[in-house]
Amino acid sequence: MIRLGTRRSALATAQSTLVADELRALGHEVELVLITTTGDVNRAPVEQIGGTGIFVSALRDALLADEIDIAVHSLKDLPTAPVDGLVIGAIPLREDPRDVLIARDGLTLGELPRGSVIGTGAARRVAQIDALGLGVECTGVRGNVDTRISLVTDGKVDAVIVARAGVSRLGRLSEVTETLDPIQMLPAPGQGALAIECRSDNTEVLAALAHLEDPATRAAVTAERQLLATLEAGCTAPVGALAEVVEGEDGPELWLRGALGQEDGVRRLSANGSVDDPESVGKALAHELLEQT
Ligand SMILES: NCc1[nH]cc(CCC(=O)O)c1CC(=O)O
Repeated sequence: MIRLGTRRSALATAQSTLVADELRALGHEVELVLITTTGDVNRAPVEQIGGTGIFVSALRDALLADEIDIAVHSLKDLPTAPVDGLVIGAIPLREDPRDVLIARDGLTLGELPRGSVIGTGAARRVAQIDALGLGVECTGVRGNVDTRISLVTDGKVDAVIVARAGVSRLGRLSEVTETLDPIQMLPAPGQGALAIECRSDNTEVLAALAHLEDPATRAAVTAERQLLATLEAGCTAPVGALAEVVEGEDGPELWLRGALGQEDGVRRLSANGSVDDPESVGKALAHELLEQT
């Protein structure tokens, strides 16, 4: 029996059920264990209650206390610092990593009238929207994906920007009015990917998780997260990153794009390197982004 710890939100349970079903298809018995995290209980802005990690520490505590065997996280919510005794046992093939706009009346970003209000408090999204000079305004919002979409249907804001993967896992893709091009809106490092965490000495679970691993996704998100770590930033920082494995002349190559919000605007750069050394690609791009200051 594999005990899978999950948060209660609709997105967390959808993601956990996806993973549970894949493990069951491999012949394992899986039980879902519901865990409440600080991020779920406290409705204050994420930045005020400690930022990085508020959604994951309770799951990690349950893993270390041997109350659960695996925890399914949205990789973008997982702090980059490793935890003693825990390891990311699998990173499955990721969903579409892009952000989407959900706007009233089917509007796209370019069609939003000047003065429109977009509900998003994420520094990364605000910096990239501001850089487009559209004359729209961003306002902070909290709550899960369903709550955010309701703000548009209730007329509280003209639009919201959310991760496409979350909308997809909740079965609400029909409400998307525009999928944002990463040329304008680079997603958060790790967006759209899941991380399945377990105890590092749990060889049985690690063997089971190995079947869910997608090496290209692991390489891409490792580069993205290394960029974030080298910039010494967390999930609330104005940092966008997106890596892809592409077929080059001499075999597969890793391409990483990065965006860093600064007072004078958003810096964007890209770098490439070996699929076998994603950390170096992430580090190099971080240093280049910082040198531009
Ligand atoms: N920050 C909350 C969060 N964590 C993961 C997702 C979506 C799913 C994913 O990116 O894997 C979301 C919602 C959002 O940012 O719109």
